[in-house]
Amino acid sequence: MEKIAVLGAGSWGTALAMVLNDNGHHVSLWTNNQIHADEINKMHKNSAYLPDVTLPNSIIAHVDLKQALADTTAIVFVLPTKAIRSVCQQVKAVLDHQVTIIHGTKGIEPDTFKRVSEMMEEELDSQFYDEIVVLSGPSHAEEVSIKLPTTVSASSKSMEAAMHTQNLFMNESFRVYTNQDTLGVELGGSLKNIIALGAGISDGLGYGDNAKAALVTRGLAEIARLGTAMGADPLTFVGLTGIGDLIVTCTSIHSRNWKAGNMLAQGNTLADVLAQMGMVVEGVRTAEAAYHLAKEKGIDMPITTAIYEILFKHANAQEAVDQLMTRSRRTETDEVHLMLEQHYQSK
Ligand SMILES: NC(=O)C1=CN([C@@H]2O[C@H](COP(=O)(O)OP(=O)(O)OC[C@H]3O[C@@H](n4cnc5c(N)ncnc54)[C@H](O)[C@@H]3O)[C@@H](O)[C@H]2O)C=CC1
Ligand SMILES: O=C(CO)COP(=O)(O)O
Repeated sequence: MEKIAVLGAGSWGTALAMVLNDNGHHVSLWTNNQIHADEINKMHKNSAYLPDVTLPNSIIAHVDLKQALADTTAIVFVLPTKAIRSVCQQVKAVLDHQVTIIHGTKGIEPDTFKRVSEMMEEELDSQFYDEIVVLSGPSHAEEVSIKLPTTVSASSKSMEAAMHTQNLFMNESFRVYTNQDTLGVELGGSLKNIIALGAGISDGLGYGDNAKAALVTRGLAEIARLGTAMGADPLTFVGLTGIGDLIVTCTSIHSRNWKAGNMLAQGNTLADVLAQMGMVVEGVRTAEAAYHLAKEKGIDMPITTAIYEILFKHANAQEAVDQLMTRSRRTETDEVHLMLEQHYQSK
């Protein structure tokens, strides 16, 4: 059995810590808040982020990062995207041995358009790890923490690191595939949050299931369009970390992004929604990143553009839907053929 540090004691970090603990590993769960650590260690509860579960006594919360990282074989970063750089800098200051580096964060940095693994590579000391592993897929913490069946992918350029991650996490209710397209996996996991905000808005406006199915399908088309243009494998977007995660985030009652969209459609301001959520809504910052990234690359992303304008330009949601519905006529699959051709010609 191994010693693993999970950095970030929010809902997802806590659920992943529980999976590792179930598999017999020694888990240290790092938080930067002493009251939060005390609640986990003394009450075995995480009331702010995962209120309905009781944590096993064997999961130990730490506020001292050096202590949390001592003797570990793997470190799992499960923080909001905006905290990744600062926590990596703190890790760099104290990490002194080889580990597998894994992250479960889903976002893109607005100013730089960097994916989470790229930010981590910039901030961490490369002598202490091989290639970063991305753990992603349709996996709400609320379900994983009560052992409902869940499937994810462990994606890394290093098959060895991906398989180490698969071995650490895999059990009868948490199935882990390996994958080597980290670019496609990270883009799919991040960009689906924007579409989920749209699904929440659509439901909040009283549009039906037809509209939501259209959002999921055309949302996937634009995610794949951008992703393929950036060099990802188009097939990744029809896998767990693409369509799989898109479906769950657009339809689950647990989704923070869906909930935020729903509250926006009911007339709440973005600032009010974010204040009320109390948990990270990654789609907001990622919408800003994707909007500017798509512009820079000349990629058409009409749904992402509409969400960006609703979030940041006070666009009216109903008018945004009207605009999407009255765009110029298109064929549905020509661009898919083109995308596949370009991808396989470049191989
Ligand atoms: N909640 C879920 O079901 C899933 C979430 N994710 C992704 O995991 C990431 C984390 O999400 P959640 O756990 O839901 O977020 P959360 O909002 O529940 O928790 C975030 C945690 O990070 C901590 N944190 C924030 N800034 C920090 C800093 N600078 N230093 C130390 N700790 C800091 C917060 O105190 C909190 O404990 C996000 O990128 C999300 O998209 C991925 C899959 C499932
Ligand atoms: O990524 C997730 C599920 O796979 C979590 O999505 P939310 O942040 O919208 O809850």
